[in-house]
Amino acid sequence: MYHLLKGLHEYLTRKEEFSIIIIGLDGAGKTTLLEKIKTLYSDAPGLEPSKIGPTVGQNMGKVSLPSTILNFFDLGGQRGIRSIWHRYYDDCHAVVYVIDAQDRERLGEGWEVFDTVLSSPQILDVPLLLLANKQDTPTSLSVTEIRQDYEAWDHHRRESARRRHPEDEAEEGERRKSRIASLEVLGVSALEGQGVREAVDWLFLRVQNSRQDLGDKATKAGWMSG
Ligand SMILES: Nc1nc2c(ncn2[C@@H]2O[C@H](COP(=O)(O)OP(=O)(O)OP(=O)(O)O)[C@@H](O)[C@H]2O)c(=O)[nH]1
Ligand SMILES: [Mg+2]
Repeated sequence: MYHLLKGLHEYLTRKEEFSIIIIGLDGAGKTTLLEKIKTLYSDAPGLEPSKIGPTVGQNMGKVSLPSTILNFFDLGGQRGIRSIWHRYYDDCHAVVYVIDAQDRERLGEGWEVFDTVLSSPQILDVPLLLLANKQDTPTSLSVTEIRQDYEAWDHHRRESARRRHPEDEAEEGERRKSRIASLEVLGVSALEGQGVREAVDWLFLRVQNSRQDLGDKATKAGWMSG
């Protein structure tokens, strides 16, 4: 009887778990963000920024909310390490792409990498959040400027692609356009914590909603086939 009740209690109080990957160029501030999330959401504070070095592989952080557990995977952003990102795509429920809003010289490189993420078929339907990090610095681009910079970069990219392959233009244009139109961009300072709770709130809501969408789809599919 005890085991039955214990099992029932565990079943009723179990939390749903979601995996969220944090990617972006090296130096964008991904690990600083993960450690800040740990500090804000758990009893054990995250690492001090001065103790954080470049990530070789992955770091993990668990955020336990009242009904949900969010498992964050911060992946190394150096060129040679980016090739492991796709191994996490199949099992993730949301993607956070961090851009260094202060480093104008590397914005183009950041958008090129972002473009491959945005176009990856495995995560085409997964919520995607773009974080314009380092908002605490006086020279960082604002959220509006970051969005404009990305749109200008993307426009330029489409123009050159159209010149090279005019036949592909229509179909690819529509898919990309809707992904970009629904893209959420938030400003944060991983170092000081500004905007970090808003980002976690957004992720929490979106993973819940997309799980519901999938549930609705499954119910509909079952109903239709039944
Ligand atoms: N001013 C400021 N500096 C930041 C912020 N976030 C990160 N940094 C600094 O940016 C540098 C790189 O931060 P990391 O968190 O190691 O960057 P990363 O994206 O994890 O880099 P890789 O592990 O190499 O992929 C460090 O010197 C951080 O202190 C921020 O919000 N504001
Ligand atoms: Mg790192």
